[in-house]
Amino acid sequence: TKSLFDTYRLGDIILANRIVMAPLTRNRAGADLVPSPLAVEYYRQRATAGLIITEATQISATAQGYQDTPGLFTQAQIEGWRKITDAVHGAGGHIFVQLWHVGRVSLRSLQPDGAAPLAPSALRANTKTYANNSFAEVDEPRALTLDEIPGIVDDFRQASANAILAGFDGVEIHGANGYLIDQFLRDGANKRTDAYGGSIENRTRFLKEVLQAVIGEIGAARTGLRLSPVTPANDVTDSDPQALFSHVMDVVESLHPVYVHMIEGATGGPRDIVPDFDFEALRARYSGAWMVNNGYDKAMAEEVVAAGKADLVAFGKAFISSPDAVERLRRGVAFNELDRDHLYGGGAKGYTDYPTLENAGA
Ligand SMILES: C=C(C(=O)O)c1ccccc1
Repeated sequence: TKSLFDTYRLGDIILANRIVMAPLTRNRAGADLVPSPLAVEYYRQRATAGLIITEATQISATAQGYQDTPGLFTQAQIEGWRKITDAVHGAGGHIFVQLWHVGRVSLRSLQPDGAAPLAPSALRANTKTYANNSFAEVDEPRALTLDEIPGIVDDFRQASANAILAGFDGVEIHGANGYLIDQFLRDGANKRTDAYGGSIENRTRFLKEVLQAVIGEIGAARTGLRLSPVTPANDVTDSDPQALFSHVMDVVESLHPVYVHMIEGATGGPRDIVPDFDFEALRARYSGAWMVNNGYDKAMAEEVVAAGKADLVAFGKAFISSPDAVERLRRGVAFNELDRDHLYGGGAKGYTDYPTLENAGA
C-alpha cells in the first residue's frame, strides 16, 4: 500500500516523499521585501520535505498586507530567493513559491502612497493584520475597477516567470484564506455587478484568468493551487460553498494545474467547522495530485495516503518546530515544542534554532 515515505512524481519532478512543508508566514523579510539571509538556512534545514511551499510571497507592492513578508516582483527579490532555491536544491529538496495578493487584508500604511487596499468590493473585513510591530484592524478597501483587473492577473503571470528565474520548481497560487482570489470567489466579499460578480461562474472568473495566465507562462506541471472552501479566515463567507467549489474544481480540472492543496475545515482550526461539507466530492472532479492540510498527525496522514484519499499531506506547525519533521514522522517520535512567542517577526530565535534529533544525539 501507499506510504508517506514513497517517492512521488509531481509533474516533471520526483519528490523524495509525500510529505509537504506547508506555506508559513514568518514576517522576517529584510529591506525592500527581499527574503532574509536567515531564510536560506531556515529552508535548507527543512529540505528533506518531499516538497517545500514557501511562505506567502507578494506579486506586487499592492499585494502586501503584513509587515516584512517577502516579494517576488523586483530583481533584488529574485536574487534573494535564488540563494534559497540553490540551498534547497543543494540539499536534495524541491521548492515551490506561494504567490499571493492579500486584497482587502491590508492597511493604508502598507500600500503605495497610503492608498486604500484593493478588493473586489469596498467591504472592510472584520480581521486584523500585523504591521508596525502590532496587530491592527484592516482598513476599508476600494473596489477594483474593471480595467484594473487584467493588470493584477498579469502581476501573477510576471511573478510566476520571476519564480522560474529564481530557481523555483513551481508556484502555488494562493486562492485560500480570504485573500484576493478567495474574496472574488465568495459572495460574502464580492458584491460586484459586472462580469466578475454575481453568479458562481462570474465569481470564479478571476481565479480562472490567473490560472490561465500562470499556466500559460510556466506550464501546468509547475503550477499548484491552494483553496480553503469552508474556512472563515479573514472574514470570508459564502452562501453555498459546495456549489461554488464544485464549479471551481470543474474549472481547475479544465486547466489542470499539477496539484490542488486543500485546507480541510477552518485554517489551523476545527476540521469539522462545516460538518456536512464534502471534500471527497471535490476531489472526484479533478484528476491531478490532491494535497491535504489541516491538523494531520502521522496516523491520519498514513491513513488517507494508504486509502488513496490523498496523494500528499502538508504539515505546518511540525515544520516550524522540527527541521527534520520527515525523520520524526518516519520514526514516530514527537516534534519539538512550538515556540509560540517567536512565530512572527524577529530573527533566528524560534526560526533557525530548533534542534534536529541528530543535534540532540537521538
Ligand atoms: C499567509 C497566511 C495565510 O494563508 O493564512 C498567513 C498570514 C499571516 C499569518 C498567518 C498566516
